[in-house]
Amino acid sequence: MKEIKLKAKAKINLGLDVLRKREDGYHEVRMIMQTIGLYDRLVIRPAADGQISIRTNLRFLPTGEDNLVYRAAKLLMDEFQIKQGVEIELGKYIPVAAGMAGGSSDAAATLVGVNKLFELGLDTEQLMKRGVKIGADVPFCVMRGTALAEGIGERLTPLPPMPECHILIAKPGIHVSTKFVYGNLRADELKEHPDIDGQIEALKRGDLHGLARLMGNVLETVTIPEYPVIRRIKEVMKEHGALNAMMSGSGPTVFGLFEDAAAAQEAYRALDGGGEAKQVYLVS
Ligand SMILES: C[C@](O)(CO)[C@H](O)COP(=O)(O)OP(=O)(O)OC[C@H]1O[C@@H](n2ccc(N)nc2=O)[C@H](O)[C@@H]1O
Ligand SMILES: Nc1ncnc2c1ncn2[C@@H]1O[C@H](COP(=O)(O)OP(=O)(O)OP(=O)(O)O)[C@@H](O)[C@H]1O
Repeated sequence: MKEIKLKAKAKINLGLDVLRKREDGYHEVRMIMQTIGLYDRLVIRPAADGQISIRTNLRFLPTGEDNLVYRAAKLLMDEFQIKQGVEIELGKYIPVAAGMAGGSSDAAATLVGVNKLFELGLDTEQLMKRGVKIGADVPFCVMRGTALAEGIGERLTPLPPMPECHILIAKPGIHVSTKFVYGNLRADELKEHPDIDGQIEALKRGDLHGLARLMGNVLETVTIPEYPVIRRIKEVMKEHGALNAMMSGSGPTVFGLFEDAAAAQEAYRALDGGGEAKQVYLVS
């Protein structure tokens, strides 16, 4: 039987600025997005029963309409009136509700996989257009790589790849709702804005230090006061030689950039099992 296997990769935001709140409640952003080597695995097969069924290794995840994978499959199957069903195995390894676009990336992989399985003939851009109906991060998760994201995050411009480095990821044992964070942001009272244009210039020069120095995320103003553990994890990473460390997306995951592999390993050991961070990964 035909089956499609996919990797759904996580993202970090190297820079995240919010310009204003729109009338519909969404926020206009300017962000530098980066795909990282941490991923979920999906296997998609046709099913005879006409249903969309999802199985996953994480027991607490919904497997019906509340799973973004379900919504992505349904979107294409409704549009193309596919009478056959699909069976999707979701191997979840990206931390959930972490600011790493785990659900969005699963949805993006599902769009790609269903398009392939049923030979719908949609190109990347057409998949990205459909993706934004599921979530603001989904178009980037279809595109992947390094990109400037504008609009609500769906207007994407590819950027030169980030210079090779070691990325330490640490998520404290708390879940943060993206809606809560944006809902409590005072976009018009922000005192500092990250230099996104400076980061773009650093990427063009292949300048890892310059890129790291300009890292900034305005959503930290909401999430860190609520969860001070985020600041402590950032400090541990910097004490262990991170060029810089910051919260990704709406949090609570913190990432640190390291040039030196040994320093990254040491920071990993300091955080893993240290009590503050519950899930720690070292990727590139
Ligand atoms: C924080 C980031 O992950 C950074 O990449 C994204 O901006 C959020 O992307 P996402 O999780 O795919 O967002 P969605 O699922 O579309 O929206 C979740 C909630 O976040 C808020 N939201 C999201 C994106 C945006 N540009 N402005 C917003 O205000 C909205 O209240 C929305 O109800
Ligand atoms: N496939 C999925 N994987 C993870 N969570 C999912 C999925 N589908 C639906 N959800 C629900 O969405 C919520 C947020 O999940 P997700 O892990 O995508 O957040 P996130 O990493 O903060 O995303 P973002 O960075 O895009 O804001 C969870 O509480 C979960 O119940």
